Amino acid sequence: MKFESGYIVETVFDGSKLGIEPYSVEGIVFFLITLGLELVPLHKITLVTLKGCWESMKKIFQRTSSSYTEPLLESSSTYVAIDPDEDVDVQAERNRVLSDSTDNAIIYLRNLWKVYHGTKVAVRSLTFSVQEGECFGFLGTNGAGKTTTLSMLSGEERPSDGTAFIFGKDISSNPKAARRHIGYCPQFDALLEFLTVREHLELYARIKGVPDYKLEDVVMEKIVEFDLLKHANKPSFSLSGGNKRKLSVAIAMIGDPPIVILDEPSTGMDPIAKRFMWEVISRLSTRRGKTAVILTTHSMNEAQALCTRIGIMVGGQLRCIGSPQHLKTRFGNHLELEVKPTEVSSMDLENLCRLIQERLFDIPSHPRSLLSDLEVCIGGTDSITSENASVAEISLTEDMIVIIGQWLGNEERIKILLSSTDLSAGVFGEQLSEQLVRDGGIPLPIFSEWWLAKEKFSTIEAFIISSFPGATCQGCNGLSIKYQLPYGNDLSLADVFGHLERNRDSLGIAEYSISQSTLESIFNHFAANS
Ligand SMILES: Nc1ncnc2c1ncn2[C@@H]1O[C@H](COP(=O)(O)OP(=O)(O)OP(=O)(O)O)[C@@H](O)[C@H]1O
Repeated sequence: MKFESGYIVETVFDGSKLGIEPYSVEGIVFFLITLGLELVPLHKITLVTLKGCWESMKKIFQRTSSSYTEPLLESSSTYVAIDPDEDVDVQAERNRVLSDSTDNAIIYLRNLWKVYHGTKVAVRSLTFSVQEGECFGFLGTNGAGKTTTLSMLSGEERPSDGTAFIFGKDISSNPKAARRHIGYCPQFDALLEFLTVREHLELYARIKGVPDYKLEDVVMEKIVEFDLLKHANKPSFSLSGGNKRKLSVAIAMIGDPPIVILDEPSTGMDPIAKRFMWEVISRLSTRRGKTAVILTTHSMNEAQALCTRIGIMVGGQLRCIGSPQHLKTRFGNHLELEVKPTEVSSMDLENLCRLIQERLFDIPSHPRSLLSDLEVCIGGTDSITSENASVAEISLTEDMIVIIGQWLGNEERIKILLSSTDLSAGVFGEQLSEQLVRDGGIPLPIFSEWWLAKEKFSTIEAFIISSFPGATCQGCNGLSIKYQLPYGNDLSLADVFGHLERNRDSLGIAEYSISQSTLESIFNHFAANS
């Protein structure tokens, strides 16, 4: 390289003597500097960051020079024995996988661990297998370790201990061979913003080795399959969140890999797009019957609709495993009962409004504050009598509502309405208390309708609690109320149906449904006990 400043200075480096073109050396040096600046902005370069870079480079060199099969434990004391209280199904799956008696399985995870920074255990001795044609629902609470596990399977992360096999190829010792069989849709769309939908699919089809003569057909097939024809030539930054997700799943499926890993594929999709995506996934696993799908989702409906087997992770550990029906039968120790009472009749409503109105106008017996409230509500009490005040015009303040509660013999119900923290207040109750705070009053007919509806719910509740000991209220939406009933030897489904049918008319029940525990309540059970 020559350097001139008035004089011609000697050549500092003459690479041509070594057979290296000077410009190529310059190119490499500037490329490395650019890369470094891209990764670490100038203002962040300090002695500490330079030391960090050096340490990382040393680690990379050490890793590449050592065999992949070497144990990767930073400290073997981190990897303690598995949980002695492990669930029996999880244990049976572990024994089956470790004893190599897993027929047709194309993915095996064996004692897979991931520990970040030597202390943060993200995945703990995970062992399970997935078969051909199976859609495995990999569920779990936030931070349970699902994404970390999938990242290890797809080769993005290295296991800290244990390993997984994909078509017999070890992901630790032979990551490339293992990865060849996988289509992976990550949790966050990894799209290039200025490439179009079509260009993305072409790019990934080429990366996956689709031959040139098939390229166009393969790309078009995915565009049509995912209903992306209208958006085929749009750059990815201009796509909606749902369409970006569709493109990410389409990329994972391009080239028809035998294993498809989908990390929350339907996040951000509207219900129609979601159904559409379910169809595609279901066709892939159950109908084509050859592809193994691992699916993570926070939607229990999605898991119920698509998965043939489900594993629930909590705190890096698998807490249960089995078909949705098996999990419901094993962990669903209750029935879900939803009851909808008949509507409040207009005659009952009219009668109650009139009763309250008459008592309100029985002025001499009211305390002073209530009188002034009434004046505010209906514009002065002197000229208005109970006969000429319109029911709809009367707006009840908080104090009036408290007194009406006393008249009607249920102060507790009013307390719940005013605090609106109780589940049994329901959505309607919450709306009323919001209206009270916002407008300073509730119209008499609305209050009366709420009161009568609550009467109906109370009658039903008293009946349920006395008929099914241990029943618990799960919430009320104003139209219906849900209960969990303990389910066991002394209470069968037939008993519950029989009892409700016999008392249905006298209780004023319009509709009711009884079902086994939902997947959601089972998931909540594991999440709550984490
Ligand atoms: N690079 C990292 N460094 C340190 N800790 C990490 C790293 N990545 C993940 N973790 C931690 O590992 C645990 C598992 O995270 P992971 O993302 O796998 O959970 P998840 O089950 O996929 O959660 P979510 O449902 O929220 O996506 C979390 O406690 C997380 O904070």
